[in-house]
Amino acid sequence: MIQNRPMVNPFTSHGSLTFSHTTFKMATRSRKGKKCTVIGGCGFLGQYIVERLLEEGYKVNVFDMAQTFEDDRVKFFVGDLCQEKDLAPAISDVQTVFHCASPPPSSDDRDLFYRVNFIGTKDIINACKKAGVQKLVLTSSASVVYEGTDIKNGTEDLPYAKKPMDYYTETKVLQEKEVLAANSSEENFFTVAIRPHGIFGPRDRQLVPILVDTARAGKTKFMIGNGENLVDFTYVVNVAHGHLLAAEHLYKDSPVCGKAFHITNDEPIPFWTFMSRILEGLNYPSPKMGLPYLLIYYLAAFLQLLCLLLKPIKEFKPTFTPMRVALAGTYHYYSCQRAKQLMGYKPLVPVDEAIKLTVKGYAHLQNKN
Ligand SMILES: NC(=O)C1=CN([C@@H]2O[C@H](COP(=O)(O)OP(=O)(O)OC[C@H]3O[C@@H](n4cnc5c(N)ncnc54)[C@H](OP(=O)(O)O)[C@@H]3O)[C@@H](O)[C@H]2O)C=CC1
Ligand SMILES: CC(C)CCC[C@@H](C)[C@H]1CC[C@H]2C3=C(CC[C@]12C)[C@@]1(C)CCC(=O)[C@@H](C)[C@@H]1CC3
Repeated sequence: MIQNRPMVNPFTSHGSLTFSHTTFKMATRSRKGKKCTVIGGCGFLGQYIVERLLEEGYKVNVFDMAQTFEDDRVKFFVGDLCQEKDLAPAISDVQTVFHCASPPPSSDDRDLFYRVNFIGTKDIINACKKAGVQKLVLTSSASVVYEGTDIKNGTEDLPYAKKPMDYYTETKVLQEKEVLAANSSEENFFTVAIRPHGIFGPRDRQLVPILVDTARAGKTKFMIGNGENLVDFTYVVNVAHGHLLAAEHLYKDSPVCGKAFHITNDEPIPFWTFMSRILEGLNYPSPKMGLPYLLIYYLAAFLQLLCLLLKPIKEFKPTFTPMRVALAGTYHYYSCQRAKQLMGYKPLVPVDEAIKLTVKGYAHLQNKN
């Protein structure tokens, strides 16, 4: 049954996607007839991964909580990844599993994150091994090393965050560790973790929708900090491309096995320049003046504490959480040199074009006033 989110056909809802796909030829081995499963394949990134896989000749199963699009070439399985009985049929007889399911980072449900991202990922690893799956590609996050302070051109060798800023990040760390540790030549089971940052593009369910909501509430009059901090925003097509390359490079004795890879647009951009381009593209005013970063950060931390205390009486969800304020006011961009070297990664769509495609994809959120 098809449920929930507006139903889209990824092949017609965003015609310009084909630009980069058809012009790019994957360099490596034959992939015809390969079978794979995308867990979370109905989500934002998941759908783009599915789209690329189909173009590259894979047979694709999608496993998700609900079916949100239709495609005759895809076999859909609906269920909860934490339930072995739900998952097992979706991964039987496949060579590769892509795991890009997660609760949304905006949730504050610690138990849900722990159950899905940590326990659920361990369940996926076990189920894959049991089913004879050979490759597991995890969508991790560059935020696994982020603690709210500047990161400039950070490499994958940075230590995991000792004090992750939210439950989402905390469980992404636990999840990534499990997946990388599960890589085993002896068991013929190869794993890799892709760490994207700030994924954007048409059909994204958080970045643009939250930004537009914030603008409509009149809360984007000021920027946080001086507006100079560079940040990675990564076009979703490039992220999907990185996932396929990783899968292609997972085989016995490959240097890709058991490693994490940043996948970015390799074009860091000031946070507020990026936000302003989206806002102006959608006809909303962009912020011109900056507020002191630390002041806003401590206000957000205080507000978060207040919300926690008031939770038994009434639930509030502040727009400016400490994590969002930190993301908006610090430098955090990452080197994707490792992905370039070991799997021939190169972003397919540059930031400038990606912003234009994204603005076009959100015509329905244009400010009409
Ligand atoms: N967006 C970003 O900027 C970044 C995202 N990532 C990672 O990329 C991945 C994809 O993110 P994105 O596409 O934005 O997220 P989405 O929320 O769009 O997609 C996630 C999908 O996973 C599904 N899902 C959640 N819980 C379960 C479950 N228990 N069983 C089965 N399916 C489940 C969701 O279903 P439902 O909607 O019904 O809950 C949804 O369809 C995530 O792992 C995220 O951590 C990493 C870096 C940056
Ligand atoms: C100041 C405005 C209210 C900001 C509105 C935009 C934000 C909602 C996004 C800006 C940076 C985004 C981001 C993520 C979510 C959406 C934003 C906060 C992530 C936390 C998503 C999950 C990840 O794994 C991280 C790497 C992302 C970092 C950037």
